Amino acid sequence: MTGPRRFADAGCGKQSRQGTGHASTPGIQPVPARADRHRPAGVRDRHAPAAADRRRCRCRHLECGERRHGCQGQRSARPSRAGPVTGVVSVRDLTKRYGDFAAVDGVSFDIDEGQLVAVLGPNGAGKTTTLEILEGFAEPTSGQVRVLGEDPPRGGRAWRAQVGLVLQSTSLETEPTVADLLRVFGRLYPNPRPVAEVLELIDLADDARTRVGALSGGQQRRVDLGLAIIGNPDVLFLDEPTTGLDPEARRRCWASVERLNDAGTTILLTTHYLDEADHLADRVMVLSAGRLVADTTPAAMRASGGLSVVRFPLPVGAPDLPPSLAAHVTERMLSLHTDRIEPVLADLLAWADHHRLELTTLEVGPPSLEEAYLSITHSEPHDALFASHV
Ligand SMILES: Nc1ncnc2c1ncn2[C@@H]1O[C@H](COP(=O)(O)OP(=O)(O)OP(=O)(O)O)[C@@H](O)[C@H]1O
Repeated sequence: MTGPRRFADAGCGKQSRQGTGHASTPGIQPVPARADRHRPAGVRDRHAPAAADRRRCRCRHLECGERRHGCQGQRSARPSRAGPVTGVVSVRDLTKRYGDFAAVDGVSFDIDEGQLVAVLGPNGAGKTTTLEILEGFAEPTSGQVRVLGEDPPRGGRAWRAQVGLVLQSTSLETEPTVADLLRVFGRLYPNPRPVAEVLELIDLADDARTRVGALSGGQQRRVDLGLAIIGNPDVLFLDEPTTGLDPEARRRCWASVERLNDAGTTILLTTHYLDEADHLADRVMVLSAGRLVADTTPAAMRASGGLSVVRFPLPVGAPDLPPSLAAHVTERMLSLHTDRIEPVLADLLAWADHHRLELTTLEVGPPSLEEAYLSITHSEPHDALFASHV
């Protein structure tokens, strides 16, 4: 890994875009119902009763003892917050300029407790800049930002302990074992999670005694996550947490993120992986050229514009399609988006009937999240994609 070395200062002040930061805890409110998700086969159903029950446990291990909700009983007292918190994150008309250039341009949104929000957007869209402002590492040019009710640059040590960060790039200490590194960082927080619990959450219990430097890149990324959550934060900001990881490592990282969200942690992550947003998030926000151009659920984003997608791999030796369809064939794959599915299917069925072919491999459905994303980022803001979340 490249970038500055991670240093053990939980209450540390500002750091660079490639520095580090982690955090700790308080009480949690009811978690909003999850939006529907599209989940690949074999992936854990997060709507399963056990997880839902666990999320309903409001005490987060104080003294309720409702073990059926997954509560382990008394564990840690939380520092009290100053005043009521209306949203974990509240952003109003945020603008960040570098000279004449607006890296973030009039962005507004709120994030409620327990949500898992993915921020998408092309390179240079303003994702990291927005995150840096939320983390208190950069000042807005104008607009208002509150995280857990605080103005981030002015958030004190207690506030910083409630906000966990995984930055885009960090460099870990390589000599200590995983457990020792977590233990050292845990001492910096008022209410740390037990190291064993963190090791379970990041799926590294079997490597507790392994030197950090001997871990794979994917495992080290999970150590990053472990350091971000050892302080038991309420809110977690993850900047491209799985970039560069192989599919298996990404899945393990996702599972850790899901476990944390199931335990009540509010999570905002940036990613370039559409499947990551689709798999993990209740809600997706799309930034493009500094502007928020969509704020919705993955399902609503896929369904945006009412488009349908038709995909049909042409069998070897298949006769020519009618011209209306042939124009949409690339490398023997008929693939087209349409808001009028009936005439397309009529043409295709007539063609298949005429040539006595079967359409067993025909797929018709909504566009993938990636297709919807590309259509959004190549066009003007979609008003229809703003009101539909939560
Ligand atoms: N310190 C800075 N000075 C000048 N311009 C900056 C600075 N930091 C960021 N920018 C510019 O602001 C824009 C947004 O950058 P940002 O890093 O937020 O984008 P991003 O969406 O996170 O991109 P990526 O996906 O590549 O990480 C970019 O054009 C970038 O060059």
